Amino acid sequence: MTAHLSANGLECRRGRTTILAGVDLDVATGERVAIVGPNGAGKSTLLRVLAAIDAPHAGTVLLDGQPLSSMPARERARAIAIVSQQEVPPADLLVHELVSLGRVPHRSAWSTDSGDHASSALDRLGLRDFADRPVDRLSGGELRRVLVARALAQEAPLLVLDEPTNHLDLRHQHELLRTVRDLGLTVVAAIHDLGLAARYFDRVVVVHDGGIAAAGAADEILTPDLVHRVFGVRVTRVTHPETGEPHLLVDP
Ligand SMILES: Nc1ncnc2c1ncn2[C@@H]1O[C@H](COP(=O)(O)OP(=O)(O)OP(=O)(O)O)[C@@H](O)[C@H]1O
Repeated sequence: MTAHLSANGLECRRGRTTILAGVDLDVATGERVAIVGPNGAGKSTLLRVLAAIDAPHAGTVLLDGQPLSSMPARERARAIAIVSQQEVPPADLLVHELVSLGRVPHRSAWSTDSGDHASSALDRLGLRDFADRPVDRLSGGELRRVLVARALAQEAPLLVLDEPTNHLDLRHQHELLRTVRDLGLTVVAAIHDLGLAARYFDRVVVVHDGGIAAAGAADEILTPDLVHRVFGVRVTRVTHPETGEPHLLVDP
């Protein structure tokens, strides 16, 4: 399954305010792109447009050459899975029921779902023991993983993740991003942690000042100058003694 995402000339507004303008973004099939930027820069706004939750005020988003705006809702739901930041699922749902909802776009009136996809998504996220728990009795990090499991159960070739590691402890942050990396899907994710963005994504896109300030391989674009300009923080680049990977240390 392919999922080549191509956005051209996007303008995104919230209320009367233009948040982003002139945004072009091309994500190849199987490529993972991290969207980084300061609070309020427009990362979620951009992701909502890329996932067809909101329409852009100008510009187009194409998935495999087809405009999202003209794609039937069911087809879109098979093609794009999103984990958004604010979702609060109905309290009386059990974890396995919520994850099974990822299968809805694949069901026809006469089909029954074996539950295999939901079950394996739960396993992938290490949630087997939570399957029968009501979703309102999960910690913030557990709920985040459940929502990612639902997105995996959806089996969409394009995964859009808004701060998937929010609330997750250190181990689960790495486990989740490793799991996502190993799926081989096209992924666009907003991430605050620049180290995670650098490690698990092919490319980093920096959103700032109403547009894209930089885009490219993390070790090429996440320079101390750019980090200072965009985040207002002075950093030094150091090299990991074993892997040779560059890391950013915040200056005193
Ligand atoms: N529903 C809304 N109505 C009006 N303005 C909004 C709305 N939602 C967000 N905004 C504004 O749009 C701008 C971009 O918000 P957005 O949530 O896209 O930023 P973000 O980069 O994802 O931020 P964060 O890192 O804090 O999650 C912010 O200035 C925010 O205050």
